Amino acid sequence: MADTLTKAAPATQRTGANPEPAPAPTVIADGVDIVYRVHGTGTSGRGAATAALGRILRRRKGGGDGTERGVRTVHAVRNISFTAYRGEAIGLIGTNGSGKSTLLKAVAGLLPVERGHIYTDGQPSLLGVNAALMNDLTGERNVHLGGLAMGMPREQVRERYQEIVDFSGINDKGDFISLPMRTYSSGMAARLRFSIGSAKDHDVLLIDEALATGDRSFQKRSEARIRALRERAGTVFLVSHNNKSIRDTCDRVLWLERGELRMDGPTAEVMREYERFTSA
Ligand SMILES: Nc1ncnc2c1ncn2[C@@H]1O[C@H](COP(=O)(O)OP(=O)(O)OP(=O)(O)O)[C@@H](O)[C@H]1O
Repeated sequence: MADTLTKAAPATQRTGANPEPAPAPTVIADGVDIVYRVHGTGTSGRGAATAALGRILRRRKGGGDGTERGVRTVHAVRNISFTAYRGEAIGLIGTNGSGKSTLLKAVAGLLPVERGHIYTDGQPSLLGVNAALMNDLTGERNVHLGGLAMGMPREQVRERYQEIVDFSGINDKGDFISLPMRTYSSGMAARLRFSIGSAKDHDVLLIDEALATGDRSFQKRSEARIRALRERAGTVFLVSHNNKSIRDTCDRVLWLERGELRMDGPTAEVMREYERFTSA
């Protein structure tokens, strides 16, 4: 496994001629490749336990030529480089399986890179529809635990509790916040996750499809919040298949296709090309 390098990037750059501080880079991806290894393939229909035992025995026998039978690789991201700056909202687009979520997870430090490096200034936080909250705990407990897990002081979580609940709209149709999260619809759960995740100012906020869930009015609220988060501090990355959300929220777009960066530029330009590509 290769390592994901997380280093502080220079906070500002200045040129002699221009007294204005240059925009501060927050994320630098430098020639990044990401490869998944899928174990247990080619097991000829054997059960999972038998296949796992076989893998252990093969490993004990030694690596041989270094490749393991029954392991397949998926090269999900190929040689991607970009620099993101403070104050930018960057959309990540591409057809299914093009590597958007994979790249986002690597920026968050949750996946190792095979080649290249990712440098981040500040702590990236991944706010995905699958962000881990505890299904057996009430919404209320999850607000507190989620806030603490993001590093908010206990007092701040208490102060912002009501606002988090109100923003999520969970209690709009009754007292649902005191019920376990497993009783929520997928849309309700996603709204609460977004509401918790966005209650804190993030250096680098990574949002994976959170806006695809929730109804139109919640989507509008979320978009406004993303704009506010972006103004207050860091950089926002948004993965979405909703072209309108991308247009309304982002000023720059990275378009990935088959793991490669096909285009990186102003939203209008990239979206025009992408829509031409997807409608062809
Ligand atoms: N855990 C995994 N193990 C193996 N391969 C994976 C895994 N997760 C994703 N992949 C593969 O990596 C490639 C990129 O997937 P990824 O989820 O990053 O794409 P995406 O652009 O986010 O797709 P979508 O728009 O459908 O959500 C795909 O070929 C996918 O099959």
